[in-house]
Amino acid sequence: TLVFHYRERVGALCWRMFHRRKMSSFAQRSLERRTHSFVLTNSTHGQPESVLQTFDCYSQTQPTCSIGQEKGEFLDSAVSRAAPLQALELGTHCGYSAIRILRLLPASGKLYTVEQDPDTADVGEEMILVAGFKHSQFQLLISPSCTAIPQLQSQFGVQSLGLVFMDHDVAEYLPDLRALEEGGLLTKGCIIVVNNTHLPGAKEFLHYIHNSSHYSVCFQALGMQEIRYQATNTTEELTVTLSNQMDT
Ligand SMILES: C[S@@+](CC[C@H](N)C(=O)[O-])C[C@H]1O[C@@H](n2cnc3c(N)ncnc32)[C@H](O)[C@@H]1O
Repeated sequence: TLVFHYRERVGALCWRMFHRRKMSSFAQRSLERRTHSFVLTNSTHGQPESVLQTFDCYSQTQPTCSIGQEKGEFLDSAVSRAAPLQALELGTHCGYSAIRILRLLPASGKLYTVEQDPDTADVGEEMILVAGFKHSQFQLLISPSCTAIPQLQSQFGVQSLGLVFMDHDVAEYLPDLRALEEGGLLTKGCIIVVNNTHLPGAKEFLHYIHNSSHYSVCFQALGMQEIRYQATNTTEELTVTLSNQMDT
């Protein structure tokens, strides 16, 4: 009887845990679907500003994961300064920040945006298309960032990034930055915008940035930081230094 009771209790516990996890992922999914249908119904399609305003209007009364208008303006100024031909976003979600970035890219610019959840990625992609952007202007990669970063080079031929926006899992910020460095994807002057740097999980990332001569923090506000990559000792710089030394 004791074994039977034990089994029953363990079984019930497992079922409760499974059910709770299923319900929370269902709630999250329906949150994205609700955002999707509100924006789809209330925005003027093909107009990025209208789509962004509709997102902002929705987030005044409903919970969303988008960075929103205030942080969005912080991101805007970084994108305008960087004017990147190739930009990377980690954490697409419903496409809000991707739309913000896309509307400020140079005419031949391209955004690579990464989302690990396939359902969320579907919503994000549709929102970006609704805002009027074409697949020639953006590439959505549906995979975890650690898989997507190596694919940028191997599958999409990306050589260098002018802008990186990190708004995914803070625990992945540092490993992903190291992967971008190791892949040689950060160009000198590349701007890295990072959200949620006030969270405890971002501590190691910030420690790395502050202790590396390759990075300088240009601006910080609202739990965001704009960081500039200033690689030193590249072959190009060494050549310039050596030729200067030979001249003197
Ligand atoms: C805060 S939301 C991004 C919001 C979006 N940048 C915006 O402002 O519209 C974070 C998103 O990152 C995704 N995510 C979390 N960790 C990830 C990872 N390691 N790789 C790819 N996507 C990830 C989540 O599924 C979620 O959709």
